Amino acid sequence: MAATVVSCPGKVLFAGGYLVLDRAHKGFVVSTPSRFYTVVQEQPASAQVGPAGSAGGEGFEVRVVSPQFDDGEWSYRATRTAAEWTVDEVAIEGSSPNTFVHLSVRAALQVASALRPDASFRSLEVTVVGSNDFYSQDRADAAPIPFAPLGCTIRNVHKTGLGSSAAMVTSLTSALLLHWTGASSNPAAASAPSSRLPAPEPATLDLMHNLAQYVHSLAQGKVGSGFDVSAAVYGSQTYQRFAVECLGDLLDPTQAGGSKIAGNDLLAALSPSLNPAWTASATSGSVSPFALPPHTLLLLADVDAGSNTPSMVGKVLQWKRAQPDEAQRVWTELGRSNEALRDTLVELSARAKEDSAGYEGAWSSSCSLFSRAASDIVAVRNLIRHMGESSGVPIEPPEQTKLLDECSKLPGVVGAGVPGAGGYDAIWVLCLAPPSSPSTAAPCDSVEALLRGYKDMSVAPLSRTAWARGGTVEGETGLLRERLNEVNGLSEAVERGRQRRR
Ligand SMILES: Nc1ncnc2c1ncn2[C@@H]1O[C@H](COP(=O)(O)OP(=O)(O)OP(=O)(O)O)[C@@H](O)[C@H]1O
Ligand SMILES: C[C@@](O)(CCOP(=O)(O)O)CC(=O)O
Repeated sequence: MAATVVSCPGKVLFAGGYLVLDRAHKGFVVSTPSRFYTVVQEQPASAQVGPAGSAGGEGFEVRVVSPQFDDGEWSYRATRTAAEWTVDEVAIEGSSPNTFVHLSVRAALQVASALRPDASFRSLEVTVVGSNDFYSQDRADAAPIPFAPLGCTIRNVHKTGLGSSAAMVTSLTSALLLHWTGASSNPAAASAPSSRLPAPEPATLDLMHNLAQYVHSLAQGKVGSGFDVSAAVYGSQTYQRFAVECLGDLLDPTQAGGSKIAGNDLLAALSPSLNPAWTASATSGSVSPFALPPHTLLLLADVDAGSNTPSMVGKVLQWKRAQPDEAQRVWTELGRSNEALRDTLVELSARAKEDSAGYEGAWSSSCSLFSRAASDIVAVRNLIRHMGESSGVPIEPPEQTKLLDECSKLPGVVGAGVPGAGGYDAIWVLCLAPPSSPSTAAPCDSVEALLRGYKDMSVAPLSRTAWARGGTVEGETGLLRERLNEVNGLSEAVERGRQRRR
């Protein structure tokens, strides 16, 4: 049987950090060209596990390998007794439990089996890999191989903030669901000429979204806004938080991490067609487009210091409870500023569509809409700093302000900011990206040079492959079904994982 391969993009919360936790506000999310891949293959016939024996049920193995990490290997034994699956971890020397992977396998199996009770399940080998940009690479290595081994354990890796756990959970649960429910063997899809397979039906995509939100919330032990999972499924978007009530009591501690939930009940809660709460909350319906305008680039850079997002969120919410009137005023104003920035970007995209020659002619000079975008960004930043000072949280701390101001001064830079929760994690810089002209340096070149030479903080631009490019499909796309051999370096990564298996 052919491999089932699903990829999901990483994310940048361009604007709307904190506010997006409240359904009254929106988050403006850009998906990155850097993607996370899951490859599901059946183990060879000789390795298939027979009936589970004593319990009289049936069983099979799911082996998951993450070949970028020294400890990236897990084995699960799935056993069905009286129509219900249990998925137990089988210890592997040198590996530590991975809740994100374990819960993904269990929930995807429960949902797939509830959808296809007659399906027969065979032992699988699964490979999960993220584009190099999800993790800080050895900066001396100019061009690492795709999905390069990081030479460390998962716990010790330095992540870059692109949302590795959300992209991994979404691609893993979705690939398993597709594999087990048979959608991957659609003969029409297999003969499609494109380098990618047709995307899943919208209803399947919505189920994948709900499943991944559930698993990610359970694995994190908290409910973030879920914008990262939504970006992994639907790509760049204006995000409104999914209503957590849709999950009913699935996250309730009495459910023992989901292990007490029957497969049919899980499907009934997660299926948009069976659970009317999702329609009321409008999962994909609440995902309206958000796009960077053509000929712009969102340059991303990793700041080495790092911040603790959950504790920053806790403190901001504490301030909101302690000073509700002041906080409400700031959030309303910041919400309006975020929307004004989004509206300006939408207008720029519309201008480019209506009159592309005019847009290209005007944008490089002093197009007033770009000046408006620049002042919108400044307005957002002023309010973010105000929120940070009022709540005692360094959302845009002075060191970052200095760096962002220096970037913003460079010619061809529209503006710069801190993504997501802010702090000392990362920055984005929105640059004009002229159609290539060999005689003039692109604005992103001078930003890169500034960042590389910056002495006050350790800051490193992510590789250009991670930057989102306005006006391109790759800058907006969500979950995709891939062909194994069409993704550069993917079969080699699968092979590296296979060779490591004991
Ligand atoms: N390549 C991978 N293979 C297996 N598990 C992974 C991989 N990447 C991430 N994970 C899982 O995700 C967890 C990290 O989740 P966490 O929520 O701390 O990061 P994150 O917020 O997604 O990070 P970032 O946004 O910086 O990428 C890891 O502990 C691991 O369980
Ligand atoms: C602060 C918050 O709004 C954004 C966090 O974003 P990031 O993980 O810093 O990219 C929290 C959330 O939305 O889950």
